Amino acid sequence: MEQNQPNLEHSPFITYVRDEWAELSGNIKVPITREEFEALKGINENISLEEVSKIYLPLSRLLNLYVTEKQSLHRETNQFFQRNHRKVPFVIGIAGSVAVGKSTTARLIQTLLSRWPNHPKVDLVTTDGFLYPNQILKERNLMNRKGFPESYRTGKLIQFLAKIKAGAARVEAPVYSHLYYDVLPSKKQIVDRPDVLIVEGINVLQVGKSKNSRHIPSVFVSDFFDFSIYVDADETDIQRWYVERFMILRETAFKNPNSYFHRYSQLTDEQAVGKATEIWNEINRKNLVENIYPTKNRADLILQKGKDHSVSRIKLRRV
Ligand SMILES: Nc1ncnc2c1ncn2[C@@H]1O[C@H](COP(=O)(O)OP(=O)(O)OP(=O)(O)O)[C@@H](O)[C@H]1O
Ligand SMILES: CC(C)(CO)[C@@H](O)C(=O)NCCC(=O)O
Repeated sequence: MEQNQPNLEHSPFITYVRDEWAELSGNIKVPITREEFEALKGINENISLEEVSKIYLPLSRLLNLYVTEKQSLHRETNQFFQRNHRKVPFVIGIAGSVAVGKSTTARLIQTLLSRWPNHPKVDLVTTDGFLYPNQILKERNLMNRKGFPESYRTGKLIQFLAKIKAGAARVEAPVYSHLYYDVLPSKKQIVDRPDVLIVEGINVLQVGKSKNSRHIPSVFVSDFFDFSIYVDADETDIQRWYVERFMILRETAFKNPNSYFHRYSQLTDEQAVGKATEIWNEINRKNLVENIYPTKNRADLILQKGKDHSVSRIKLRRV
């Protein structure tokens, strides 16, 4: 899927294959014990110790370099201007398709990054909370466009990030529930001056105008990022992961009578695969092709996953 990508003779990225990247973990000062790894398994039971040590530890070490560098720049700028501004959070954006593994990647990075003494407080926000509530999506006939640019309150997300980057305390983010398939009106997540904030969502690298707006925005979500990551995989693999996750949810979350998708828990295996494939093709695949994949080359780092979620290749923007 390489449409919409310019054919650059000189790539802005350096590519590392898995084993080259894994060697970068050589002098990491924060080793991980078996017990700590077992705790990480709470994030995703399919993750292996090998994957953590070969891919995510070097990645968190690299991110630690960027955060440390930014903190030092902040200190020196304060000295230069003879002021004493409080440091602002280092913001990392994580983009990619629905079901590619953004949440899992984000939570792994959150856990690993919080182990460094100079940035122990790492918060994570997903952009799902910035979707319009279902009531508004229904009024605008957008229920089949959930996840498309016009389904997000992008202005609200930008305001949220502007507050974070201004060093504000106790900034509120709206919260989305996958169980209710809607934004929770009475629930808020408080982000209180973390050292690092991870912002995960399919839309975080988008820059176009949404379909219902006549104006090209002057500020983009990614303007607030200090570093961004795109999680990539072959479309056929992502579709399979989407369907597999749907089948697991059918046996678990969908069984809950409060679940928006409770009716799907009654489907036969064959019907469930058909329904998941239909939602994938009609909504999430379309969104991937039209709005998400074209943002890939805007990231600072691209994680390319293979069939079993293991990362086969990493592309890092040259600095
Ligand atoms: N590194 C990994 N190793 C093994 N399985 C994984 C990994 N990352 C994700 N998965 C599996 O892939 C599926 C999708 O992962 P996840 O929920 O993290 O995706 P997502 O991109 O956050 O999705 P969404 O945008 O729909 O919230 C899940 O079933 C998850 O268990
Ligand atoms: C909330 C989003 C848009 C992104 O996480 C996604 O999970 C979603 O609900 N997509 C709409 C189609 C579907 O139900 O999969």
